[in-house]
Amino acid sequence: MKSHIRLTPGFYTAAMIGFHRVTLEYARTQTKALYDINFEIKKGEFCFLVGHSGAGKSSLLSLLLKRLEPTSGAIYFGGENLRALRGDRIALHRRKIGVVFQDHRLLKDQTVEDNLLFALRVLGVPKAEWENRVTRVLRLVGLVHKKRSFPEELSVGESQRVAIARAIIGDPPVVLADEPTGNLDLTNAITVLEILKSIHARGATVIVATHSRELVEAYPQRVLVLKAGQLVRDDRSGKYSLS
Ligand SMILES: Nc1ncnc2c1ncn2[C@@H]1O[C@H](COP(=O)(O)OP(=O)(O)OP(=O)(O)O)[C@@H](O)[C@H]1O
Repeated sequence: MKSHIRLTPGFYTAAMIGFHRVTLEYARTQTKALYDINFEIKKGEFCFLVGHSGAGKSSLLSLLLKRLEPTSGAIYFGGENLRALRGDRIALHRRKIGVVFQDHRLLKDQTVEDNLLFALRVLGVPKAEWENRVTRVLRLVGLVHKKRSFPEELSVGESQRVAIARAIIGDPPVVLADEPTGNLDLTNAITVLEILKSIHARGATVIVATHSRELVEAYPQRVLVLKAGQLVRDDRSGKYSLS
């Protein structure tokens, strides 16, 4: 008998994320940013996304967050086609993803603790859990003692660690980091990497877009290489190479 069940890519492989023939063209400028991108990332995988400036890394992450729609192709997240998500379901989707940017984007007029509480409020986490969650994430990034500091009283590295704490305070199954160490020296970059490693060790799926060879070499994991909008390598030996 013919089956009418249509399985999504990744159904059998426990893929958390799937790109299937994805292309992206920015309509206004007619810039083709991504061409025929295909890959899957399994639940709990750690993956670097590398490529020259303009290769399409940030565009790919924006597609995953459904800030952009692909021009063609399909993006799957936890087995769901993102194209089908509407209204509240888009917000729910975004709550499953913790995002860390190059610039920490903390609220300047609020303390570290208030920045974290703001995130918990937005996520709708019950108040009874707030204190525990704040302490837990600040411990993870080693900044419990900076709870009452304002962002301008922190070093760049510390600010980035608070941004990571904020990204994971809702226990998202997926963490995306776009150039998380771009503004940091190597020592601070490695500290940030160690935090991302511990988030990975706790079971999260982590994608890190980076230009940093040092970062990739310090934690040899799967490396996806974008070149002028094309996925030219999918290296599971953790080698950094841009071609
Ligand atoms: N909003 C936009 N409108 C039009 N074109 C865009 C837009 N954002 C990015 N692009 C173009 O899309 C291509 C991919 O850009 P993207 O920012 O994804 O690259 P990237 O790999 O993240 O680069 P970088 O490492 O410099 O951040 C580039 O040609 C860029 O100029």
